[in-house]
Amino acid sequence: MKSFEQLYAELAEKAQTRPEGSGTVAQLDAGVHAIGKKIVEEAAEVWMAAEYESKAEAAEEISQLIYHLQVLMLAKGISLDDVYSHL
Ligand SMILES: N=c1c2ncn([C@@H]3O[C@H](COP(=O)(O)OP(=O)(O)OP(=O)(O)O)[C@@H](O)[C@H]3O)c2ncn1[C@@H]1O[C@H](COP(=O)(O)O)[C@@H](O)[C@H]1O
Repeated sequence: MKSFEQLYAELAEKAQTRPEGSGTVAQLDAGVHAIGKKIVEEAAEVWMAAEYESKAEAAEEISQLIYHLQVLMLAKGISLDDVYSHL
């Protein structure tokens, strides 16, 4: 289990070190357009899970949406504080 901040730190390190086989590196290389499409897809899955699936399934979809949002943040050079300043 990891927090939002821990996941961001892990993904930031992957972006910098670019380890072989990293899905995050592949997503970053695919670019903002591809990452954005993934966010829309995951957001729809969150919505459907919340309406028709279990709480656990909805939570899993939410975790995937958070992951893809963080990948987009890294792709755009957006820090945690950049986002937190708006909360
Ligand atoms: N938390 C996640 C995470 N959540 C979602 N995903 C990705 O999002 C996809 C989920 O999308 P779907 O449910 O649509 O499943 P899918 O249709 O099979 O996905 P694709 O065909 O699009 O790959 C998964 O296949 C993963 O590629 C994640 N990929 C990685 N992480 C974490 O990120 C960290 C770094 O991962 P790597 O960069 O792969 O080392 C690790 O701690 C991972 O646990």
